[in-house]
Amino acid sequence: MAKVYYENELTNDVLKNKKVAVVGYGSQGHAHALNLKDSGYDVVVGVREGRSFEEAVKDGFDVYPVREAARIADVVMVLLPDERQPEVYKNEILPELSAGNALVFAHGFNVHYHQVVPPQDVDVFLVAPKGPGHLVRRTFEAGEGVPALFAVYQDATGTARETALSYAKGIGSARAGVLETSFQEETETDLFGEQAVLCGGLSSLVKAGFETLTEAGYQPEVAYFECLHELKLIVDLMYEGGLEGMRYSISDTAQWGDFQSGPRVIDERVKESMKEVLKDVQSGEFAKGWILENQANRPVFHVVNNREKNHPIEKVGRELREMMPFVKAKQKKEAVASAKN
Ligand SMILES: NC(=O)C1=CN([C@@H]2O[C@H](COP(=O)(O)OP(=O)(O)OC[C@H]3O[C@@H](n4cnc5c(N)ncnc54)[C@H](OP(=O)(O)O)[C@@H]3O)[C@@H](O)[C@H]2O)C=CC1
Ligand SMILES: CC[C@](O)(C(C)=O)C(=O)O
Ligand SMILES: [Mg+2]
Ligand SMILES: [Mg+2]
Repeated sequence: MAKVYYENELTNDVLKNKKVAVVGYGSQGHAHALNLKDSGYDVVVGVREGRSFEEAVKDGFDVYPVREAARIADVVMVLLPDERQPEVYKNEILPELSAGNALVFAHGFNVHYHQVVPPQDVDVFLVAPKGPGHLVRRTFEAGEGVPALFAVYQDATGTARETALSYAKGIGSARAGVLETSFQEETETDLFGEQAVLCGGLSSLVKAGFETLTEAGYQPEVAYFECLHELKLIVDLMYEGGLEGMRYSISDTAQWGDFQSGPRVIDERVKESMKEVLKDVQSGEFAKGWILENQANRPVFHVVNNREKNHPIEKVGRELREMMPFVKAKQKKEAVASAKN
């Protein structure tokens, strides 16, 4: 059984004696910066001029260009989009790193695939929340937390582990559980999870269900509520009580259908496809493709993104959510920190 760290045993708040620069103020950046500040840590934000810069100023931070933030901080947390990190690191962070500083990531992609090669005299670790940044903030404010993984890649000072754990505590993750891993394990499991299950697998499952119903002549509104809206309510039950907790609340008819038809839909072929996805992640093939896609200014990404935004499930969903102020309110509040595409 893996060792899981919780708040009550993490009494060594070494990070409180250091200055942390959170670089990037997007989904993860705003959550880390605000949570660390609320936990009593000394935080500045480093970001380019624009929307994020203004947002961080509005939230009360001292905000600097990335290079300046890296210069004045002891600990630099890199929360830029993965594909932008190598260039910003090379031009604005690396020149300002001093011996004994810490270079930190929330995902191991660039270090693991050798797009960022840190100098030997700095600590390098990751603290990777297992959840979207907006939820890292939302749960923190509610007195809860999102679990996180931490991993030490390089321990130049001999204190990298304590600093990582103190960081994880500061963002609220030790309320939920913090687990040690390696850069390789974090990178490969995170990429696999988001592609096969959490984002790719789920959105394809939802669309396939919606399309099956609407193509059979059922109303799109009914299909939306059945295949997308209710998913959150079902997943909330899994989050609270596992599969058993979900099955406790559903009808026995649904549970029988779950046992009978679940494995017909997600069958051995799906698992074979998942193994292929994992193989591409492990071999670096996926990373290579994503790096090349960015070097070419994302031709495929933009076409697919546009097509996805116009899928009928999105059209009907936008209309139905307009009528649910409790759903819209949350979206609006968090949209300010969402600088994505
Ligand atoms: N999204 C998530 O929930 C999770 C993300 N991660 C990891 O966290 C890291 C950050 O991802 P995420 O939060 O999604 O990133 P976002 O895309 O949400 O945020 C990007 C931030 O970086 C800024 N930025 C972009 N380019 C530059 C630049 N050239 N110079 C300075 N600032 C720049 C943006 O500012 P501007 O407004 O000016 O564009 C914005 O503030 C990644 O490593 C990711 O894998 C890990 C776990 C979950
Ligand atoms: C599931 C997607 C994620 O890995 C995350 C929110 O944890 C990401 O990269 O955004
Ligand atoms: Mg993830
Ligand atoms: Mg990820």
